Amino acid sequence: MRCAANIDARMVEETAINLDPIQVAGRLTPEAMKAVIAWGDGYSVCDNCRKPFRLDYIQNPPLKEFHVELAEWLGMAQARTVPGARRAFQQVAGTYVEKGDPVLIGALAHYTSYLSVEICRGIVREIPKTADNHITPDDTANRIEDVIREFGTVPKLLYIDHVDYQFGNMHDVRGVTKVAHQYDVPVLYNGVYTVGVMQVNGKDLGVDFVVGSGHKSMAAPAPSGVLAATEERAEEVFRTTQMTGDLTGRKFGIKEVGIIGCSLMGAPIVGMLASFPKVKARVEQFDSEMANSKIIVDALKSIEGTKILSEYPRKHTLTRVDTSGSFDVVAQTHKKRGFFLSSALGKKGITGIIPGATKVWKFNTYGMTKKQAEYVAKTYLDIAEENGLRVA
Ligand SMILES: Cc1ncc(COP(=O)(O)O)c(C=O)c1O
Repeated sequence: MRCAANIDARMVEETAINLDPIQVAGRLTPEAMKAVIAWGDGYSVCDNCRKPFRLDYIQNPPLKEFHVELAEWLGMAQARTVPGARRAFQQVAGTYVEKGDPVLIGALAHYTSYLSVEICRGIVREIPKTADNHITPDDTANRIEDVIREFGTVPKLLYIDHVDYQFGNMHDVRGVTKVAHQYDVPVLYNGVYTVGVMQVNGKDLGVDFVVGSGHKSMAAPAPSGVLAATEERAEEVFRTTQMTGDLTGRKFGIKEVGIIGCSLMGAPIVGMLASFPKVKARVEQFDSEMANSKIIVDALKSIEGTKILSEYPRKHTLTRVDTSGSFDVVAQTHKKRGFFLSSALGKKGITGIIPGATKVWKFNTYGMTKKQAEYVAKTYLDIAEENGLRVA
């Protein structure tokens, strides 16, 4: 009964306009919803596994074809699906990092990047962010030199986020990669906020690995993600088992070691597969996403005391804003305190902003129509004016 009630509450949420920074690009397409229902039983995908007994060879549903298309779409030689971007980090780190090895990570990275190094007992060194919150090729070169001085070796791996989760800023991946490659350091491109949202071509960027998150940005169920690699790196990161049972002599075919055999089974893989045609189409429309984002960002910017903390003009739909000089001033004297903003938005059918957040918060406009963007922008302006804030 409780579960049924929760499902009803979820349906109500789904009819609202959602601004949640991490949810918007992971919402399922109707095709994915149908696929999840049809293929959701435990082993229903695996039921069709035939020789050589690996998930990415299954032909019904067409997973084999999907993996080939996925690699091509990302401009890489090979691709696999994984249960979340973090598992891709783990697979790559597990291939290259041993105890005590240094790894460079951009200082705006998500905690899962750090933990994927920790699990291998590697040591993280950070590339600092600039005053305007960017990771640059110059700082990368300096930190590689620092690592060489400290460890007597180059970093075993470098992680760079194309768009970081804190500011939604875009970083110079090509420049950072060029520097890393001068030192023969392999580069992992974190595309958690880009793969499935905007065009990504790993070959053009020059990176060794492309990682994406299905539940964050590919309209797929959790946990899901992708890991793609160049031909040279694919041989290393997707290596197959050489194990033999010492008593039984058992062997395990072409199962891949890094993901412990098969990767993404059941509902997550069929959901990702079913959304893929729409995801491929939607990345071509990123300009219109940015136009919608601008409508809302500019409205917020026009409220006196509000600062856009992300780079401006915006290059991504995830934006960080500081309203301590505007909405938070209202919150100080309002009877609902900080909750007045989420409550006022909620009454207008807008959800996804953390209740109580009136100082520094993030929002993501991805997937809205222009009409919805205009409505959200107007709602913010109305709330500002109703509460005595000046609008330019
Ligand atoms: C920048 C970034 N990288 C990686 C991750 C982890 O992604 P996943 O949940 O697919 O493992 C996240 C999740 O929030 C993220 O924001």
